Amino acid sequence: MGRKPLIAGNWKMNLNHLEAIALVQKIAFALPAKYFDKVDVTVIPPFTDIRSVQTVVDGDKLLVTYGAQDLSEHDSGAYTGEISGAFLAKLGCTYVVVGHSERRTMHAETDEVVLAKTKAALRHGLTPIVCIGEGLEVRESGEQVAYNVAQLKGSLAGLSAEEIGKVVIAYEPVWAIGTGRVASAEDAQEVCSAVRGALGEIADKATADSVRVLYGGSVNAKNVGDIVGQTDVDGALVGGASLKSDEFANLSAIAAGGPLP
Ligand SMILES: O=C[C@H](O)COP(=O)(O)O
Repeated sequence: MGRKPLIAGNWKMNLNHLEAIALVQKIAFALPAKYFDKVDVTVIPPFTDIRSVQTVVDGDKLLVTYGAQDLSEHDSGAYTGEISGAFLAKLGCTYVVVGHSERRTMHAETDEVVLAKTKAALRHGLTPIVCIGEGLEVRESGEQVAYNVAQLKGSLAGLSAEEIGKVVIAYEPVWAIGTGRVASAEDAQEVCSAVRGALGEIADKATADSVRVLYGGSVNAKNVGDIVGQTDVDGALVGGASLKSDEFANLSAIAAGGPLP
């Protein structure tokens, strides 16, 4: 199938622009160029860091890409505090996270909002990383597959197969985020495989086979190997461990096939 793994470091609301420059430089220094043939590595800093990250990446010709944690569903106008996908594209962003569970819960983002933001990202040539994931109650009821498939379908409703081919999906069980309680590799595979099956229904099999489906939730250098070793898991959306340069570089290397020496 030839899906290249993607390791995305979501910094959340951490690091000012000076700290961001230092972290990107350390990651790039720790991860030799040869690994980038086998893994895509991206950092997702706060909006206020993006211009600084761009300057370092461009100036030092780094192979790390970067993106944003959110965008507006609108392109411009009277939307105080919002950030347009057009601005992110102009800053050289490759990815934008859409519908992270922290935004779904703390900012009441519904599947409709996530869909509108996904469309906005695609309009501006950004790759949306569309997040889905069940809470603990759903997991304990055993309904996680149905829940995630429904959230996926709601968040991508009406998109063409061509558009679906341009997204990345991140399965992030809410109970595993920032808790140190990682899903088992089998749990990750179960939902990621169901996601791929659903993509096949709403687009087509070739598209579904090409879309990268990531796992997120307490990923670190110790557990990433098992997780990305699963057939339908094509990388990870990493929170806490992405703030540590050596750990993030090492887990990226492991996703590329083996740890750093
Ligand atoms: O976007 C990243 C996820 O929310 C995972 O965060 P975490 O690795 O700190 O659990």
